[in-house]
Amino acid sequence: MPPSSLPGLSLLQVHRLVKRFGALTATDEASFDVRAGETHALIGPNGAGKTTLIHQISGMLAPDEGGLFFDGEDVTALPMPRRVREGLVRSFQITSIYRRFTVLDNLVLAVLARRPGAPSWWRRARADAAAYADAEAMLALVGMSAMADRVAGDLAHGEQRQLELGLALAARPRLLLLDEPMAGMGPDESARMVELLRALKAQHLTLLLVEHDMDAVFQLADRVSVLVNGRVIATGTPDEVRADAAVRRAYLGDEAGT
Ligand SMILES: Nc1ncnc2c1ncn2[C@@H]1O[C@H](COP(=O)(O)OP(=O)(O)OP(=O)(O)O)[C@@H](O)[C@H]1O
Repeated sequence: MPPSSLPGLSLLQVHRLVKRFGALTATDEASFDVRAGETHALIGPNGAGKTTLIHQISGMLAPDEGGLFFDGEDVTALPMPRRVREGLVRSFQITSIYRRFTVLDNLVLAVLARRPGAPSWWRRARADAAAYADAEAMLALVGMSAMADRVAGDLAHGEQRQLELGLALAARPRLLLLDEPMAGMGPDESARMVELLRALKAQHLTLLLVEHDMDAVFQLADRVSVLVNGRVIATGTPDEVRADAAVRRAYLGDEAGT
């Protein structure tokens, strides 16, 4: 059963998820919830189990124990494509981009992919004016309208991450999982991504974000969960988490400030 202390508030409830790799317990009864409309950050030291947890939420990995509830439905056993159809979408890293296609054509394909009976044939896709209109809207949302005709493989790293975000948005997520969206970015690219995520947040898209960049986390997150050794040791607002003695001891250390 999902935790009963959060009625009506949670879009996603992660309930005591356990994932073992041989003798190693990567997530150890990890529990937290993501509320509708919030930006929730999952932080923790290297090897804490963040990626393993995100994989279980997206459906890439099956938990050994525990449950996952999305909008009140038990989705623990649902395969990834079904979760995507329900609106539980993970933004994949650059590997999901067709590098030889233009930015716009990548988005058109993503828009078509979410439709039942979508044509897979490229020329049909080209002809689909509605798909193009949708794709152009996504492009504007991720600030890439001026790059529509660029070949995706020629984009800079940060621009590819922007495109990747657009591809995930084309699936019309109700909750978007982002695994290290700032990874490999310089300060300018990171700042741009923070602005983009802020714009999505302003549109009340629910975000669950794994990120090492603490500045970004504390700028963006409404609430933060801290994972240490596979367990969520604290969930709260950035201020609450910063002030939490166990968090300071286990993870943030000097970064928590005074
Ligand atoms: N497929 C796997 N097989 C065996 N062990 C794994 C596997 N995936 C992860 N692990 C181990 O599980 C633990 C948690 O790893 P995970 O990648 O989830 O942590 P993380 O918090 O995302 O780390 P980082 O911040 O470094 O990315 C680590 O000890 C890791 O070595």
